[in-house]
Amino acid sequence: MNQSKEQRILDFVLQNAVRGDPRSVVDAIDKYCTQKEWAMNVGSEKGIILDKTVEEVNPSVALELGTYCGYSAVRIARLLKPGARLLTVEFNPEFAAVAKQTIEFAGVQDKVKILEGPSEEIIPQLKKKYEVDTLDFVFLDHWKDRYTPDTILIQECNLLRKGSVLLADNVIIPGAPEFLKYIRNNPRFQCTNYPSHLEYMKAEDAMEKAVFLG
Ligand SMILES: O=C(NCc1cccc(CNc2ccc3[nH]ncc3c2)c1)c1cc(-c2ccc(F)cc2)cc(O)c1O
Ligand SMILES: [Mg+2]
Repeated sequence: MNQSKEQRILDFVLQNAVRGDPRSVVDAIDKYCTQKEWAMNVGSEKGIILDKTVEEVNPSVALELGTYCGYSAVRIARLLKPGARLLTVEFNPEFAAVAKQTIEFAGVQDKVKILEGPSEEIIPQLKKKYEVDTLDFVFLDHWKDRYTPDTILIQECNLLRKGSVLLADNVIIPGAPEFLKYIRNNPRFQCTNYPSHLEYMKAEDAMEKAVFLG
């Protein structure tokens, strides 16, 4: 049975990165996706925006929607303080299996929990099943038409507190126009746009940060 692209990325990491070194895992994925095959990791340019936002928030509890190969989970987890944790949701079992191995190779598995399933099922379970009080940081990088319903669901589940930060990838390409309209017109959020580029390409993309005002 021939390998998936995600399996090939993982193999490249296992052969080219250093076990226990998150930076080397991130660099190996970026190298593979630049030189060999494009893949939808947030990438190095938007990754810096992600890093800066995570460092600014310094979250105790972070949620990621859309794990994929685990690239952004490793980027986020490597910056978390001792005792802080990242919950990352992945619907595709093959992606989740690759992400698990990527996260373990990077050595950040103690900070990361992969929750397999659709966000609409998992978000309502966060408080009771995953012992979450509120989310300090949310990275949205899953199906773009889920950004708005999941942001509404997160509010309905009372998972945000004054100052909680949402960061959304791909608001230009593939685009999340409905989300931008929703979040920029919602008086309970303070929004900032961060122009950038599509991972590994020249095409323009952007990330949107939204701070919950309570
Ligand atoms: O579409 C994207 N990513 C989302 C995605 C896509 C496919 C599968 C999954 C399966 N994972 C999944 C699904 C549903 C879920 N619900 N809860 C969790 C959860 C997890 C997720 C994407 C596309 C492009 C892109 C493509 C082509 C192009 F030309 C330009 C740009 C660039 C990106 O950076 C992107 O992030
Ligand atoms: Mg993305």
